Amino acid sequence: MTETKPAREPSTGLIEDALFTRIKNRVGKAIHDFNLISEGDRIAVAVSGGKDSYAMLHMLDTLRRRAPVRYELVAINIDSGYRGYRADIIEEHLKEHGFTYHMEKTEHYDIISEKRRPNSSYCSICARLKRGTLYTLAQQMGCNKLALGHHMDDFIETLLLNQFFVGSLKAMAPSMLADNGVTTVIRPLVYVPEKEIIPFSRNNRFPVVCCCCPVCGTADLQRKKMKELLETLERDNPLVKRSLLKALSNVHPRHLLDKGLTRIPS
Ligand SMILES: Nc1ncnc2c1ncn2[C@@H]1O[C@H](COP(=O)(O)OP(=O)(O)OP(=O)(O)O)[C@@H](O)[C@H]1O
Repeated sequence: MTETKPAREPSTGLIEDALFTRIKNRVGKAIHDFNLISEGDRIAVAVSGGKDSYAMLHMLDTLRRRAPVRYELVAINIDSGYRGYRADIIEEHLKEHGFTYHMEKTEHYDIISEKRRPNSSYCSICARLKRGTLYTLAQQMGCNKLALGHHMDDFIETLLLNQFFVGSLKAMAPSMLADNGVTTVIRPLVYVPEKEIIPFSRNNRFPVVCCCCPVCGTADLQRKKMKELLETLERDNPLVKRSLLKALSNVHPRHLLDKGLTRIPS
């Protein structure tokens, strides 16, 4: 018997199966719950060449084609200058799917090599430089919003990391005004778990490329620990991640110790 391949939707080029529908609904719900997109928005979509940002770009494009609200997308990519980074593969994919895009070659690697103090985190300086460039590019491309591909697991892991290692109760915002005061950063994958993005990316053959930084795959041991902890907890309680995400929208300031939030009885 010959195996039938799932059909790709001609307009989006995606396989529109049950997983596609589930992710589309989650992104749609996030857009609705947090008012992420408005009529006339021009959104810079930060595409790294990883599975998350490809998934985000394609989902925002799918919804754009069906939404009553008109908005535009501009994919933007930053090449930090790490040897072996295949920006050409990303560009080829963006071109093939007809996206408007901008590829930015930077000297971040040289800057990091020169400026980084011994023992300071490689990832944090790299991320800070990238974030600054993304804000600048979004503005230059005439975009009022910048979409980042953080997913549900990123939100939860960040919440735990901040509690365990920083001593603060915070995660990430699904929508917030950036420090430059003009760009609104949005995170449309907030409700999408990583375990759905992995097969979605694989099924659609997104051409995932390695970031090629010197610490790729070995850095962020604390985040890795959070992932392992969550996996262990999930074995006893499969809903643990849902509960942690829910907790972020169900805050009781009077039951916390922050004097700025609580009125202390005199
Ligand atoms: N080189 C880059 N060019 C453009 N956007 C980037 C780049 N690196 C990161 N981003 C944006 O920042 C988000 C978070 O970056 P991070 O390095 O944590 O990626 P990630 O969780 O591995 O996601 P992805 O699978 O999209 O790479 C990405 O999803 C993407 O939107």
